[in-house]
Amino acid sequence: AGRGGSGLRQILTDVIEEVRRSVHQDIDGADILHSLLNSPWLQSLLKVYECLQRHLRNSPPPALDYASGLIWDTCLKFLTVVMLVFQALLSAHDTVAQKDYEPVLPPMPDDIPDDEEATRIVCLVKNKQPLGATIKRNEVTGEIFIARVIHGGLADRSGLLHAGDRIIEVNGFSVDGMEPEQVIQVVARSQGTIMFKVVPITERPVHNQTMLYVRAMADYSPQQDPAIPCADAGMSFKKGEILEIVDQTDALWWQAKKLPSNMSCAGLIPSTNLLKRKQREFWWSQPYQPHACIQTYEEAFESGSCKAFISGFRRSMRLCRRRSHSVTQPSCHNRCPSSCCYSAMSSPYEEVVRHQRLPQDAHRLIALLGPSGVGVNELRRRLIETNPNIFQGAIPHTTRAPRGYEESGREYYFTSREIFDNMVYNNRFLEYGEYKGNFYGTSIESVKEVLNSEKICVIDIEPNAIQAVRTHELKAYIIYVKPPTLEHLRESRQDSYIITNYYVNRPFKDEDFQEMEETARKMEAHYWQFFDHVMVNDDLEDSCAQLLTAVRKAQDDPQWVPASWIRPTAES
Ligand SMILES: Nc1ncnc2c1ncn2[C@@H]1O[C@H](COP(=O)(O)OP(=O)(O)OP(=O)(O)O)[C@@H](O)[C@H]1O
Repeated sequence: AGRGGSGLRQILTDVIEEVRRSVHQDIDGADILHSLLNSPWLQSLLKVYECLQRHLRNSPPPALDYASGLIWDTCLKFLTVVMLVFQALLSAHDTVAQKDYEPVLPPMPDDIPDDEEATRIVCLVKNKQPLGATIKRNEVTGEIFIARVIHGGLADRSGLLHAGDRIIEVNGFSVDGMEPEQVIQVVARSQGTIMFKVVPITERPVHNQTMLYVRAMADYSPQQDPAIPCADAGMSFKKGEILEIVDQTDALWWQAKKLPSNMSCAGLIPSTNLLKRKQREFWWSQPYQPHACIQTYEEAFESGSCKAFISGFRRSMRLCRRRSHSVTQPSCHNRCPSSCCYSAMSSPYEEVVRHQRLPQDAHRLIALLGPSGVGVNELRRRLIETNPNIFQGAIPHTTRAPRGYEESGREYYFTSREIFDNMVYNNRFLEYGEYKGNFYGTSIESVKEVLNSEKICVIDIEPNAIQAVRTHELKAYIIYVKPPTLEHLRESRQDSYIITNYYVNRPFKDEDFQEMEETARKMEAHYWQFFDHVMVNDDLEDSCAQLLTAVRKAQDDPQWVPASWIRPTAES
């Protein structure tokens, strides 16, 4: 030890070396001794010893001169705290053990019947909001129940009232013998807080709601529906609006929110089956009317010439389309009240999904639609002319003989009548028609040809081709071109000419504008739900810019599309 820590460690190292050699010579017990001397704890002890040796030499001053007293003080304080906590714990135990509760409750009455139901008092702060629940009466027992709780409404947010709870009292008044309307009046009259005494439903059904988005294909107004359980809880909607169905528990009345929405509370809407039933009833209740859609296209047209060379703009083709036939839509019926035949026959809701086109996917077909003369072709031509490498029309088929300068596959695909008929028979045309004894048509293949060449196909269609272009393979984005007001039409079309059946175009007349407005009104009434975008063609330059933006958005932005396009089914 006199040689200091480092001397000692040197000795230990020498000894270990010596013992290691003994291990190699297989001397009995040497390996045990070697591992003992080599052990980490012995090394650590030596290090401690070295430190102590150094401090002995440097003799550092103590940190405190009263360390033992300090620890005593600290211990006392710590013990006091522990004792207090422990005392409180024991006191709580004694209170429970001696059943020494406060306040003392009155004794339980002896005469409680065994089948007494558990009731719940629910107190809601109303603050002028509706309750967010509908009420019904059991026709046999006369008892009043919560029929449904509206998603996001007051009752739903409280989490205290549920469909199936039996109401006994409202604000201290028994509801015994009351009609649901009377109960609703009591609820409606309460301004600040409202108190319910209810017998809660014993087993609440578990519903795994799946999120469902639909496009409304019909208009609905709860205020005009006498069958709705509570008109104030209903939600109106218009054709084309996107609805999020949040609850389909009830077979007749669903709960939904309109999108885009910041509505916290859902509203009642008729289920698919119920709305279909209503539409059918309405349809049959209407007096006979000749078919409005057909009337629109049977009207006479006048003359004009066509300067365009780009495919799909030829005058004969355009004129024949005014008498076009649809091949994919079921033929129209003889009765067509103002709610178009489509909505009377088909589902009132179309399931939709939010879809983003991927860069490698084919472009969506752009289909322009509008009343004759509104400027659909002018806009289409101008769009294609902005960049023919990106935008292209579809080449129509015709049975007419080619003229000297015409080439098949440029102005038209020239085909025989037999082939044309065959294509009609096989539903290969989006639309077709006859003009001066010749047939003209736009085939699905000619549209696909453009789409497959990675271009954006831009066509104009008549309303009866809507169903044919709304398919999984074409994914049409339908742009409705709406005329501006009569006054704006007169102003903007001062120097424009209308295309007519005659070879001379003529300036627009006031009757043309009125006819355009009338046709627009009918188109909107029947087909609004199919329009992905609506634009008013007032100033031509503005409209061209609007169209370009809409077409870009159609290709690049997420859109609501029919779910069947993304999850193709047999019918798509
Ligand atoms: N915004 C506008 N302002 C002024 N003139 C316009 C405007 N839009 C279109 N026009 C003109 O109106 C006339 C009719 O337009 P266009 O031929 O495009 O009608 P359309 O909707 O295709 O109808 P149709 O299919 O019956 O021919 C054309 O002379 C066109 O130049």
